[in-house]
Parts: sequence; structure tokens; C-alpha cells
Amino acid sequence: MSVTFVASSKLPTRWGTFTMHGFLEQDTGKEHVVLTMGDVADGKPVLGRLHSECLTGDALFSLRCDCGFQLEAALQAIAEEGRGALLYLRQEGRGIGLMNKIRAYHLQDGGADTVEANEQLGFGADQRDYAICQPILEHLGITSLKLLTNNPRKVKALEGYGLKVTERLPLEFGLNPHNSKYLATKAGKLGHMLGEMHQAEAE
Ligand SMILES: Nc1nc2c(ncn2[C@@H]2O[C@H](COP(=O)(O)OP(=O)(O)OP(=O)(O)O)[C@@H](O)[C@H]2O)c(=O)[nH]1
Ligand SMILES: [Zn+2]
Repeated sequence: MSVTFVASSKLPTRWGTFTMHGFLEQDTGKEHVVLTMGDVADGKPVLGRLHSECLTGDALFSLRCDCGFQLEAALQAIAEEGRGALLYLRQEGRGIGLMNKIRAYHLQDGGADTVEANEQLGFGADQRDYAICQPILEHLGITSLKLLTNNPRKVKALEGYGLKVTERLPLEFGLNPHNSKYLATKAGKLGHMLGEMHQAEAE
């Protein structure tokens, strides 16, 4: 899988000024974005986040999922550390695309869980592919990561591409009444490690 690096610029945010890097995925024309802070090419493990696009959570303030909360927390953590990288991957709806995610939400409004909804539409529970991370990280000079995630599939995928994941750091934010079933399904059916949040819910 190949990507072309397009350009870098500054991106000032609420948490500090990041460098924004644009990458074009050759086969699909998808436009991926990476925000970095500090020197990420010095060979030391980089605080990293692979964030899959969620227009509803990241940009439209949705409470149906935890994506927007995780995005903010990851940028904040990177800014606090003064060094890190967030890969904003254009694989909306776990890879099924925005229109199909809205179809899936419609089924979820009728009682299906997030996995059942995907399956009723003829998709796998999670259609994401992290192969594109390898050339992007290589371009940035990143070889090892401290990964902010609750999703063991992301750790396995990176290790499969020859990257080192020295640590997995939990990213448990945004539990609310609208996403508690969604998060329980993530933990129960998709293997996410969400210990702290479920404990908080039980209390
Ligand atoms: N199909 C589908 N996709 C969803 C639903 N809710 C959120 N998503 C998508 O799920 C993905 C979540 O991405 P991430 O937050 O990077 O990954 P994750 O698997 O939750 O793992 P973490 O690293 O622990 O956050 C995004 O692409 C969202 O658009 C849903 O109900 N159905
Ligand atoms: Zn989301």
C-alpha cells in the first residue's frame, strides 16, 4: 500500500501548535492527516494515536460514541508530553463509510447493537485496515510507539507491520447514557479493553 506525502503546515489548536502532514493514499485517493508535535524521528518511542475518522463524534458533537472525547484527550496528552503523533485515518464507520454508518445507526435506533447492525447490512463488524500506517510512520521516521488505545487489534496490526509498540496506554473517556450500550458491545464483542469506564458505570 503506498502513500504520497503532500505537504506540512502548522496547525494551532486549543492544546498547542501541531505540525499537520498531508498524505494521499494512492489506490483509493483517501486524504490522511497526521498531527505531530516535537521531534518524533529521534528513535525513542513516540506517544501515538491511530484515530479512525468519525465525522459524527469528531466534528458534530455526537454522544453516540466515544470518538470525539478520545480525539481531544489524545491531542491533550500529546501536547502535555510535548511530543507525539496522531494519525487521523479516513476509515469512517470502521471502514463502511459515512452513509452506511447512518444506515447502521438507523438499525441501532431499532434495537440492533453496533455489530449486529453492520452484519445486517452485509459488512464485517470491523472492516478497518491499518496497512497505510506503515508507510506514513516510515515517512515520519517513527519506528516505535506508546499507543493510546483500548483496541488490541491496533497493537497487533502495527506489530504485524514491523513497528514496535512499547506500551498500550488506555484512552477511556466520554462514557454517557447515549453510548454506554455501544461501549459495552465494544468490550463484549470487539475485544476492547474498557475496564476503568465499566467500573465507573457500575459505581
Ligand atoms: N459501523 C459503525 N462504526 C462506528 C460506530 N460508532 C463509531 N464508529 C466508528 O468506529 C471507529 C472508531 O475509531 P477509533 O476510536 O479509532 O477506534 P476504536 O476501535 O474505538 O479503538 P480505540 O483506539 O480504543 O478508540 C470510527 O471509524 C467511527 O466512525 C457504529 O455504531 N457503527
Ligand atoms: Zn465515533
